Amino acid sequence: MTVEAFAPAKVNLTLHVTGRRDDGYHLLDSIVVFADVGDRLRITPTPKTILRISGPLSQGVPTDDSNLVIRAANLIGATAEIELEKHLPNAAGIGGGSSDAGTILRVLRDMTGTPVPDNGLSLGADVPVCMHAKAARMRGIGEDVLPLDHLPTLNAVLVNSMVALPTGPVFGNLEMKENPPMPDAIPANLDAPAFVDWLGQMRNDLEVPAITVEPAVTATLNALNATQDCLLSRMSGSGATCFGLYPDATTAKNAAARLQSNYPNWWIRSTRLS
Ligand SMILES: C[C@@](CO)(OP(=O)(O)O)[C@H](O)COP(=O)(O)OP(=O)(O)OC[C@H]1O[C@@H](n2ccc(N)nc2=O)[C@H](O)[C@@H]1O
Ligand SMILES: Nc1ncnc2c1ncn2[C@@H]1O[C@H](COP(=O)(O)OP(=O)(O)O)[C@@H](O)[C@H]1O
Repeated sequence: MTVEAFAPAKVNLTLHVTGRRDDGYHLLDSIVVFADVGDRLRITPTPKTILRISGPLSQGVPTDDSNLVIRAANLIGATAEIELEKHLPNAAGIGGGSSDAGTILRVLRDMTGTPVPDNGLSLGADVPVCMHAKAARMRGIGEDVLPLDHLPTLNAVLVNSMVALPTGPVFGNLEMKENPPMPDAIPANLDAPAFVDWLGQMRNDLEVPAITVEPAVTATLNALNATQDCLLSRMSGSGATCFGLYPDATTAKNAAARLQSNYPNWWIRSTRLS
């Protein structure tokens, strides 16, 4: 039996860093949503785990046991032949590897009935929310995932200038470790324009340190801000991917087309976030 699965891009609409644990990991308060662009996986149970990687963005993705897909199968103790088709840039703040791992954990859990230890946290702070793969408020270092069922769908453009930005150095450059969290209650049942207004009052605390490590983030945000009808632009996760929010699918598609013609070598996708 072969199962086909989709590993969506993860987008941090907000990312407040609220403290730092003794082990160096940072406490987060983040609204995480998922895109309709992502990697594709085909999983077939076999006696030995084999990984095959293809797709337009497979370059640079580890093919050995360090790949998060293999680590996810090992964590659950299952073996499978896994075909991974990479469509997401890696080390990009949109959880390409984490979403692959979260998807494998979900599929193998459902196939085998084996519970996932710590919801995959040992594979990465982003893996529990990526295993959930639906809108959520993420707190702790990533282990505390609270589903958010009443967010409006947002029309967005994702932009990555094709520079890989590893997560560790960005946290390392964050000067102020204790910043205010989001309000206790995330507004529910707002329409998209009102929710985008509210998001505008929130932050990504990693934007400044990411720009210190990789100035290309500023160019990406400037390019989004220059597009017609862009309501809000912000970086996702630790970067370098940024997103713009638009009033509807048409304005988002037009902005993506314009950006792609101005920046032919960048990774640019219009998408719906939910
Ligand atoms: C920042 C976020 C926000 O969603 O996204 P990305 O930019 O990676 O997509 C995540 O917390 C990243 O999750 P993930 O990429 O799984 O991180 P991990 O592999 O566990 O950690 C990589 C490094 O980031 C730092 N790190 C990560 C998470 C966290 N809560 N505090 C940290 O300080 C640590 O230096 C760690 O060594
Ligand atoms: N299946 C995978 N896809 C992409 N990257 C992977 C994968 N497995 C391991 N990695 C490694 O994980 C690192 C972080 O990848 P990713 O989750 O895409 O980025 P981010 O945490 O910035 O969102 C990359 O540098 C890459 O070497």
